[in-house]
Amino acid sequence: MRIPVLEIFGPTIQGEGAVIGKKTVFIRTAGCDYQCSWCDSAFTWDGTGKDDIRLMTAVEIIDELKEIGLENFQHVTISGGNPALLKQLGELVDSLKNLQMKIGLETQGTVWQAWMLRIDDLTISPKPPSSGMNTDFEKLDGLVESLTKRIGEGHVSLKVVIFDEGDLAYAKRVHQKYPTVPFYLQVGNDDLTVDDDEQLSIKLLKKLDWLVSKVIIDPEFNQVRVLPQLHALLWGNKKGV
Ligand SMILES: C[S@@+](CC[C@H](N)C(=O)[O-])C[C@H]1O[C@@H](n2cnc3c(N)ncnc32)[C@H](O)[C@@H]1O
Ligand SMILES: Nc1nc2[nH]cc(C(=O)O)c2c(=O)[nH]1
Ligand code: SF4
Ligand SMILES: [Mg+2]
Repeated sequence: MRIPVLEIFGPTIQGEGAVIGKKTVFIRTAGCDYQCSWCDSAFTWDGTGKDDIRLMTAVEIIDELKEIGLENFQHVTISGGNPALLKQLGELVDSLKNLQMKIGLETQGTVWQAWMLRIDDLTISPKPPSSGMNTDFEKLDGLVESLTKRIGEGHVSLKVVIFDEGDLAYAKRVHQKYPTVPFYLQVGNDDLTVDDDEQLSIKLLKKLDWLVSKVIIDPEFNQVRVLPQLHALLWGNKKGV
């Protein structure tokens, strides 16, 4: 089965979550089972990117990584869309492992795949109320349960994007439900079209300041980490970075 690929880009740095700052190459798949109101990658599912989708084999993807130069990176991040929709990613994961690559995955936690057990840095990002999506906690429970051993080994984290107080209350609930999973709060970017990078950075830093101020007064958040999207601070809304 081929893999619907929208972007292969990098090396860049992972701008989010548990391995923020890590040099990595991104593979972005097409298709999502959600439609978040503030999705910064809506072209993966809203039809605007459909002409750019390439149906690739794992071998073709690896060939493209070879063109980038395998000596230039040791980490690959698979994102989307929701890559967890694609059972056939197992073959790509195995090929990357054979090349000694570490592998990251970005998913919202709605779908389980057995190949997730072979991911080194797995980010589960359940969606807060501001997204307009509803979390199926039964599915999320199942996914976290299936990954229990990986959590103990430090390969799994939770990351919730925050826009408002309602999102914070949701994040608290998720954190309390899965207290052993490393937990990240991420600043939400609601200015997805602005092309003035400096203006965006200032705005996002103010939101980071607000989020930090909420976390430091709340004992329920003693164990969380608060982060911005580093790539948004550096490069704004630019695609493919
Ligand atoms: C584009 S999504 C793709 C992976 C998967 N569908 C998911 O949502 O986890 C990658 C990450 O970007 C986050 N994200 C999407 N739009 C965002 C925004 N406007 N501001 C901050 N983070 C955002 C998501 O929550 C997710 O953690
Ligand atoms: N630099 C960079 N870091 C990221 N972390 C998660 C991303 C994503 O869109 O999944 C992303 C992205 O698009 N770029
Ligand atoms: S789950 Fe991820 S890719 Fe899908 S709409 Fe939400 S943020 Fe976008
Ligand atoms: Mg992104």
